Amino acid sequence: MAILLGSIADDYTGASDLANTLTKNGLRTVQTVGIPDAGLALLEVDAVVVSLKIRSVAAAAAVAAATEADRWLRQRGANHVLYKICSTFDSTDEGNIGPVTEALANTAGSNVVLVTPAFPATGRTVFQGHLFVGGQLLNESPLKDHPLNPMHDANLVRVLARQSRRTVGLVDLAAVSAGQEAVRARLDALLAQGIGMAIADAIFEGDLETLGEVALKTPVSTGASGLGLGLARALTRSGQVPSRSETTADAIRPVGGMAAAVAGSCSRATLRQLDVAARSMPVLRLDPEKLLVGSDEVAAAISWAGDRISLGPAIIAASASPEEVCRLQSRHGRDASGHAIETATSVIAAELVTRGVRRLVVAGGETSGAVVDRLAIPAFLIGPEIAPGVPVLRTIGSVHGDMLLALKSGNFGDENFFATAFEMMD
Ligand SMILES: Nc1ncnc2c1ncn2[C@@H]1O[C@H](COP(=O)(O)OP(=O)(O)OP(=O)(O)O)[C@@H](O)[C@H]1O
Ligand SMILES: O=C(O)[C@@H](O)C(=O)CO
Repeated sequence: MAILLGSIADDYTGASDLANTLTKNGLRTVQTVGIPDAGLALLEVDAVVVSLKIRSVAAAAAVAAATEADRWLRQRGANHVLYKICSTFDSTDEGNIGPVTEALANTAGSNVVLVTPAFPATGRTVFQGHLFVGGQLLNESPLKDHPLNPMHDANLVRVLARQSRRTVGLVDLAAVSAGQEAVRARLDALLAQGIGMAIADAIFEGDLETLGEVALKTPVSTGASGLGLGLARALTRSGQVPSRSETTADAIRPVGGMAAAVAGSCSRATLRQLDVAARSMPVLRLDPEKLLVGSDEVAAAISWAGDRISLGPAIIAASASPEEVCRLQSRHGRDASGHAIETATSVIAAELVTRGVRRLVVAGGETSGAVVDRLAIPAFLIGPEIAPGVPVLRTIGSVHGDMLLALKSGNFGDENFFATAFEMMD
């Protein structure tokens, strides 16, 4: 059966966020980790989200991986491919949102590509091309302190232009709220001015429904889960999606085993969630400095967990405050610190799985990528939502047997996230 909607996600938490949105809006969806091997038995689905770990790699590597995934999706029938980026537009002046979007657009022969990170369910809105996180402009939000890509400019037309060859324009809220024809007219006008990508304003889900209708008739778009919602609803309205009786609850039959979490996200939301979790379950704070200089800290963490996970869920976290992250990065460099900590958290997670953990929560996109890759999980089925943008995932084709995972985007979830996640995965 042909895929109705293809998507390439630039990180694994973002992929599960999008897969969750598509599922909730009527598309049977599978999340694959990279391009799956030909031998992997995938279910009959309407949408496939290919998870890549390309948000913070060199632009050329991101373009190559995304182009290959795009080819795979289109060969399986996808006429539209959504490049799923972060709702906080995580990127740098080198990329990778601009370079990947341009490469996908050039391959598909696309004119002006619609780009919007708006995701109202998590408070991300775009007005006059400026991104708001809740009530704050992006550059005044906690994203200004992100360990890998601190965001210092809320004007996305400017941000995207700095990392792109195509000229960037704006589809403003006046056009979006006037409906599909007004958006198309605006895109035609931009094309006539030689513009090749357009940031689209969107505040409410209705705006994203309009943008989804317009985007679906083009070969490629770039956005967060909000645009996914618009595309899914447009597809459902078009009558192409077969009706099915199964529900997301079918994806989370109990798997047994023990439960644990690892956290590498340093977002304000994750730091608060860890503080709250520490009141009701064991939480180990790793010493990042020790992680960078040797492996003793990893062994100590595994032994700490060994004594506790048979009694109930436990959490191991590298997460630290912006000041501590800054200190570590100034001593060891940004990339070296990030990679070493990702490696350490993934080794710890894999060891916990070897010891019988089958329900695993991971906080942070890069961290989730490192953990899922080390566990060599090929794909996920999407279960019920723990918090907006975070579903329970059930592994498909894993060598560890059936497992339930939750890959939490750094900024997502309320303060009780960990307790809620473990309860839903029980
Ligand atoms: N104490 C620390 N000091 C410096 N860097 C850290 C520390 N703890 C974790 N890191 C690194 O910070 C980065 C956090 O990125 P990650 O994508 O996992 O979380 P996030 O950005 O909050 O999540 P998302 O991308 O889903 O929003 C990782 O590279 C991780 O290894
Ligand atoms: O869009 C978001 O904010 C998330 O899905 C994400 O990509 C964080 O890594």
